[in-house]
Amino acid sequence: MARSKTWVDFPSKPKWTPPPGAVDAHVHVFGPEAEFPFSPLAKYHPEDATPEMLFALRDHLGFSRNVIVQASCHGTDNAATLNAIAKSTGRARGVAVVDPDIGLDALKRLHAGGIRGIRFNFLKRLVDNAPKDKFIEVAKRIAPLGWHVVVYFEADILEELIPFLEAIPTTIVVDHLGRPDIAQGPNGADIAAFKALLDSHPNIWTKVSGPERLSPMGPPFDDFVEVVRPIVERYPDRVLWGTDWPHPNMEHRIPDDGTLVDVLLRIAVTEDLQHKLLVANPERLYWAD
Ligand SMILES: O=C(O)c1cc(C(=O)O)oc(=O)c1
Repeated sequence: MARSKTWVDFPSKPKWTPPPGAVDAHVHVFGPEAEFPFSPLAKYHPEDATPEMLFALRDHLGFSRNVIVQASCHGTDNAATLNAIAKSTGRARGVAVVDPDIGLDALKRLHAGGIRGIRFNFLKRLVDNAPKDKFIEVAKRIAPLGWHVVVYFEADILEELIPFLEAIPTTIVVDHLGRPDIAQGPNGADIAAFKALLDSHPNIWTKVSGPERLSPMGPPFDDFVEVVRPIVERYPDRVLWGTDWPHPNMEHRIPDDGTLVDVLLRIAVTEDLQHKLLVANPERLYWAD
């Protein structure tokens, strides 16, 4: 498989400066492959996106901290993610992908390495299977650690996932808004179903990320802003935000990360909302201890 490069080398400087302590709460690292090989089951083969590159981007964009989410191309071996957290001098925490049979000792080692949650991925183009029963078992095992669950799914399976989500005893964070069809607009069926989920489940949060993936219009993402600003205002204490650098699989519409930061100002329009989204909310999940 040819190696793919899915990020721009010199993103623009955002026009806006995030508040002190701001967390880019959804990023990944890839490799470096020579040290941390990709999973044999990986569905894509990226170029190296190293911790040093991530930290340079963090500083360039004006963020203080990162949450590094284990990318599917590294399978359940979290060594590359842990390496990046270790190199961050306390400025990164992480979300792991684990073999659901993982034991308590291994979970405690991940905790010591800065992991505070586990991710369940339901995208068929990224993973071969997603065993719900096993996921529920391991979700119950991480609950006493104070961790949460991150779930990545697309809008077409939201309805069928509800019993599964209800069996998870922790906070749940839905990646990229559960990938609604943004073209339906702010009152479309997909986003209405998603709001109904959040309204009836106070433990469910979402990342208001991914304009580059979800917006048919493209930059400056007016369609995304119209749908997502009401979400930030309705659930101000249950939203996180991230660039999603290095943008796995975005080979055609690779975003400028500076432009993504400027979208923030338009979805979180007061200082209070910005502080919750970028500082207070991620602190509660990732820097509580
Ligand atoms: O939509 C994607 O392709 C994607 C992939 C991954 C991953 O491979 O982990 O993570 C994301 O947040 C998004």
